[in-house]
Amino acid sequence: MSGRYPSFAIVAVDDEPAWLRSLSLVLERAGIDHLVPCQDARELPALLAREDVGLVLLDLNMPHLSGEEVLARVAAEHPGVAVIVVSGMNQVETAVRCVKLGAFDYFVKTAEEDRLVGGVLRAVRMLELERENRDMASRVLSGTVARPEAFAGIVTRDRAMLSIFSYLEAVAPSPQPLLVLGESGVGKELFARAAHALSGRPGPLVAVNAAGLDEAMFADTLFGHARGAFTGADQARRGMIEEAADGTLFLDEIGDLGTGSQVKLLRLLQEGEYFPLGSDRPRRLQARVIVATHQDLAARQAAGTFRRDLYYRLCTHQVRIPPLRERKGDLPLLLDHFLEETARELGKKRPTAPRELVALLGTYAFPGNVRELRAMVADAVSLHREKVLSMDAFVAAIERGGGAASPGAAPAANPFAPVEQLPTIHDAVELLVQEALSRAGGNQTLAARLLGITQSALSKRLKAARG
Ligand SMILES: Nc1ncnc2c1ncn2[C@@H]1O[C@H](COP(=O)(O)OP(=O)(O)OP(=O)(O)O)[C@@H](O)[C@H]1O
Repeated sequence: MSGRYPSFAIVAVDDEPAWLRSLSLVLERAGIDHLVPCQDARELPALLAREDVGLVLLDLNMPHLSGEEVLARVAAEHPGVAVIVVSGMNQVETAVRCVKLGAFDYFVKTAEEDRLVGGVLRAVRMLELERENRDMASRVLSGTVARPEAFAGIVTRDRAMLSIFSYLEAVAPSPQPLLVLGESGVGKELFARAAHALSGRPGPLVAVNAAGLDEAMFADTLFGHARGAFTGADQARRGMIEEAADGTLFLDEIGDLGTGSQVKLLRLLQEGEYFPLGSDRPRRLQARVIVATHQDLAARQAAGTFRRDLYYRLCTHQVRIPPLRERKGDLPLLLDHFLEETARELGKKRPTAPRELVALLGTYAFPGNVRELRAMVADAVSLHREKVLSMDAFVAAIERGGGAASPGAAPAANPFAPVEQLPTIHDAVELLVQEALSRAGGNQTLAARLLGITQSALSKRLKAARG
């Protein structure tokens, strides 16, 4: 990746070199440095054929060719290229005619620069979204991930997770922030690292946990300070933003930011600039920002505890990592992965998991998600002596986890539908209990969980059946 923004070229067609130079400077200040000047409109067709152009900024009064002619031709021959007319003429009829010919927007040269920059940024954003959509649709349709190695650390075969891989690949090169949502322990940091790896940015990923940072610490951590900025600041300190130059700044637990820090972050994202404490020389934000939170940001902004403008700034690209209880199909893979990993770390032989262990885990809601599963496995493997792993550590951990049992999902189809002669209720219950006990390998705690009843209820039932 060249690192220029946007990833596509913006061609500015104007016969006045001074105007082209000043436009280039104004846009550069707004972070746009992929501008191709074109002083002769007759060269535009060749440029459009040669380069990946997304946007044309077009003057109307030029020698050789009229701007309106050029506009009509670009609209007809390159429907994917947006055209913004930047003209010296402040005439409503001309503007209306241009929009009818297919112009995306119309600006008067002498009017405020900010409006033109805003219009260009809007068009860039729209074009980026169009490209992302196209890219994503083709990836999802082909069901492929072009660079699976970026996701090597994420163990899953879940469809929702795999479609997040496709989405992340599509948005990874974007300079806009990425918001990663999901409960604690679902693997948000792993996704942030994958997005960084896919971004092609040569710099590092620098992670900052925002939880517990008050406003002053937040500013000092991110922006750094100049020597003598405050009592005790006898050395200048580089902020994490600078450490992450040309790479990614990963801000975790963003939902915990106080209002003052929220304002600071918003300003940083809006202006792309910041001041180290005690310094009056602005620095440019040269890192891509990825933020994560386990909190429901949409609800928090609706409740007024998270700034709405910051929320909208952050949520252009967002992913929600599903909790483990919504992807129980991943349990066998993750169990295998963590057994292998922990055994290696402890220098032990990898234990065999009892067959009914996955069924037991499937009855649990995992409020701590993958992190909780990982800890359970680590505990069980460190206690483990025999060849087959004992279920006791898991049963105890699940009980400690608040018995957040979630009985197995109801069968999709009625299992009695194909049966001609129905069993009596008594026989059906008896059969169900026997089946649960057999699936649980005789473990009553697990069998009770599979049946959605307490262990004492199951034990009473078994005693009654025997007596
Ligand atoms: N799909 C997965 N495959 C392998 N390991 C995983 C997976 N998901 C999570 N983990 C592991 O689980 C632990 C928790 O993951 P991570 O720190 O990324 O979660 P998080 O969502 O960022 O949590 P928090 O909100 O508490 O910061 C890490 O050790 C991580 O390596």
